[in-house]
Amino acid sequence: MGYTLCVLGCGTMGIAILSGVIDSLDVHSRVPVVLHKWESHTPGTTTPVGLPDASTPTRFIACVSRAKSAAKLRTVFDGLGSLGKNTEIVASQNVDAVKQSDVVLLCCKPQLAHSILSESGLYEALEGKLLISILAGVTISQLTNWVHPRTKVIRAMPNTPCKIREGMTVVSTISASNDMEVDHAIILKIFSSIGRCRFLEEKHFDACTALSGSGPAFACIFLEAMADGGVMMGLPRAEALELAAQTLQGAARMVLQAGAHPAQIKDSVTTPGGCTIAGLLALEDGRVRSTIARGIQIATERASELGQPAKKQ
Ligand SMILES: NC(=O)C1=CN([C@@H]2O[C@H](COP(=O)(O)OP(=O)(O)OC[C@H]3O[C@@H](n4cnc5c(N)ncnc54)[C@H](OP(=O)(O)O)[C@@H]3O)[C@@H](O)[C@H]2O)C=CC1
Ligand SMILES: O=C(O)[C@@H]1CCC=N1
Repeated sequence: MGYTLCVLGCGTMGIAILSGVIDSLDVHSRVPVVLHKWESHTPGTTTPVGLPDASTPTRFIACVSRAKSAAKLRTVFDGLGSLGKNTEIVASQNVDAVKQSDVVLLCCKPQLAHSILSESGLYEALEGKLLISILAGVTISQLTNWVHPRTKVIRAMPNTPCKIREGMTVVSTISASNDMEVDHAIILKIFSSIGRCRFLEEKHFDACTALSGSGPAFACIFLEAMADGGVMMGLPRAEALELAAQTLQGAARMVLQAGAHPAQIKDSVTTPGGCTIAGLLALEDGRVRSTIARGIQIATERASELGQPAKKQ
C-alpha cells in the first residue's frame, strides 16, 4: 500500500514538510521507539512495524526548477538517508513527476502558481488527484479554476517547525467528494505526523497565514529580544538564547498541554512589588501587546493580497 507524494516547488517549506514526514516514517520503524520526554514510555518497548496503509505516503518526488536547487536538495535528503531509497529529486520535470504521483503538495511562490499549473500536460496529469496548496493568499476557487474539474483541491497553511515535527497546520476543504473520507485520512496522516493539524473554514486562512504561518518569525523576534536583554545584563549569548527559547517553549506548553490561560501564567509569576511587574509595566509602556497584535493584522492584510495579480509584490 502507501502512495506517492509529489512536492511541486520544494524550497523552504517543501523541505520542512518532506523532511518532517520522512522523519516520522523513520521514527515509526525505529526500534526501540524514541519518544519526547513528556510522553509515556516503558523502556525497552518497541513500536510494531506494520505495512503502510492507503493514507501513508511511501514514495516522494521533490520538484524544483533549477539544477542548482536540485543539487542542494540531494544533499539535504541524502543527509536524511532517504535519497534514492524513497525520495527522488527532479528539476524542470513537473508533468512527469505529477503523472507518477497520487497526491501533489503545491509549495511554490503564490505568484508562480498559475504559470506552473498551466504548463502543458499538467492539467491532464492532475486529473482525479488530490492537490494540496500551501500558498499564502491563493484561494481554493482560484486554484480550482486552473486545474482539471476532477482534481480535488484543498488548502493547507503549515509553518516551518514542521521540519522538527512541531508544526501547526490549518487545513480547509471546500466540499465533500466521493473520496473525501480517504482524503481526510491522507491530509491528517501528512500534517499530524509533523505537528498539530486543525480544520478551519477558508475565510480564516489569511489570519492563520499571519498567525501561525508567519508566526515563527514573530516569535523569534521576541525570543531574540529577550536574549538581547540578558546579554545587556551580562549573560553569555549562548546561555541567554537557551534561557529565552526554553522559557518560551515552557510557557507555550503550559498553555497547550496544561490548558492554562496566558493571563493565569502571567499572574502566577508576578509577585506583588516584585521584578516581574516592573518588567511588565516597562513592556506595556512600549505598547508591546498592540504592537504584536497589529503585526498580525497587517500580515493578514498582506496575505490576502499575495494571490492577486501583481501590484507591488
Ligand atoms: N516560508 C514559510 O515559512 C511559509 C511559506 N508558505 C507558502 O509556501 C510557499 C513556498 O514558500 P517557500 O518555501 O518559503 O518558498 P521557496 O522560494 O523557498 O521555495 C519555492 C520553490 O519553488 C520552486 N520552483 C520555482 N519555480 C518552479 C517551477 N516552475 N517548477 C517547480 N518548482 C519551482 C523553487 O525552485 P528553484 O529554486 O529551482 O526555483 C523553490 O524550490 C509560498 O507560497 C508561501 O506562501 C506557507 C507557510 C509558511
Ligand atoms: O511571508 C510569507 O509570505 C510566507 C507565508 C507565511 C510565511 N511565509
